[in-house]
Amino acid sequence: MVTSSAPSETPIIPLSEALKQMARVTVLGAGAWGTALARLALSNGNQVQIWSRRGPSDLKSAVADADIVVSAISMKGVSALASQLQTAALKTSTILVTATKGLDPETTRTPSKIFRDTFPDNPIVVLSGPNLSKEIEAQLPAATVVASTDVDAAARVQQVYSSEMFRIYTSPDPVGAELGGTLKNVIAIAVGVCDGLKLGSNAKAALITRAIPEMLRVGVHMGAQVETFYGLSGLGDLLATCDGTLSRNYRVGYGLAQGKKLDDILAELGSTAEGVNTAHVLIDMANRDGIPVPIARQVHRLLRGVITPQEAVGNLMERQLKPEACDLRAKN
Ligand SMILES: NC(=O)c1ccc[n+]([C@@H]2O[C@H](COP(=O)([O-])OP(=O)(O)OC[C@H]3O[C@@H](n4cnc5c(N)ncnc54)[C@H](OP(=O)(O)O)[C@@H]3O)[C@@H](O)[C@H]2O)c1
Ligand SMILES: O=P(O)(O)OC[C@H](O)CO
Repeated sequence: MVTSSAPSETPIIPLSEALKQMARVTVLGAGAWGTALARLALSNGNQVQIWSRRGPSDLKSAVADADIVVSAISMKGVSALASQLQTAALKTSTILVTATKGLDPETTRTPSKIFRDTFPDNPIVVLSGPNLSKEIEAQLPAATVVASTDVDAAARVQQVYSSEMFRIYTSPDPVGAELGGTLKNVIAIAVGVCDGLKLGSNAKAALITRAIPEMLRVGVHMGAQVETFYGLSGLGDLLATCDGTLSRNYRVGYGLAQGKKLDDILAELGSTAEGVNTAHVLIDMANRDGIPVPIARQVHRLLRGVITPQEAVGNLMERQLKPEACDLRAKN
């Protein structure tokens, strides 16, 4: 059954009623996630088309009649895509959903900020959560978050995408939702290294747990709400992505621990591992604004080939001793 958002006083919408509210959805990007998001919308009875820069349809006609446009391309293309969409004269009623997990290398903006700056009058919604596309494509149950300052837009996307296999929660914190999904990619690289070096369950638990205050510090700095990081788009995605080989970011770290070269690992993956770019952008921001990000800093140095995986572990273990309490304004 497809239901509306959660409060107990909110009535459940019967499936027959929900079917009357189907949407015209255009998904931008025909990669792993774009394809999965197109299938999910299609299987709910929506009218769906998928646009890719390599495909036959032009962007303007692909988005012309859309109620909802879902951007699911790699971070490196988001800024240019936003400009292209601007010339495509998107209707102001069209809801723009971003499902990309990354930071813009030029401006450090999140995708939702890029779309917000380019389309000030359109509703912008972030879709983010523990959503490994291979499991979604295998129709295994999953949950996610649609976050927006526009409550109605989030509820509309929730209604369009919710199914027996894809449970969707709304949130009022788009920046927090997308930062959870973005920052965990860097941590997944670190956890891949940890497993690749066979450092054990204690080390992995310590790494994932210590990642949380690090993600919180960046999130608070960028205007996110703390509690969002303890939900599906934060802790949930961190756990899913650090769990093993379905994550491409984890596989980057695992490969580095085996002594493989970064370029070779990325070539072998053949698809996007956003944590690599995110680590660079994050460290630029952390250096500029004085944000302590010890785990990301070691990942960044490892990706640049400045240190070995073993040195990264040593550098984290031998840091100055301190209390555990998470101070969001900590200096180290
Ligand atoms: N896969 C997942 O499990 C998953 C789940 C949640 C979120 N995400 C996020 O979704 C985003 C896409 O991931 P993915 O797994 O779909 O990656 P992918 O399989 O590597 O596909 C990337 C897509 O982005 C497109 N693209 C890349 N650069 C572009 C540009 N400059 N202009 C237009 N399109 C461009 C690619 O087009 P071409 O094919 O033409 O290169 C392709 O359609 C990432 O931010 C990822 O973190 C992924
Ligand atoms: O394969 P990854 O590491 O890009 O992770 C995919 C999704 O972000 C998991 O939610």
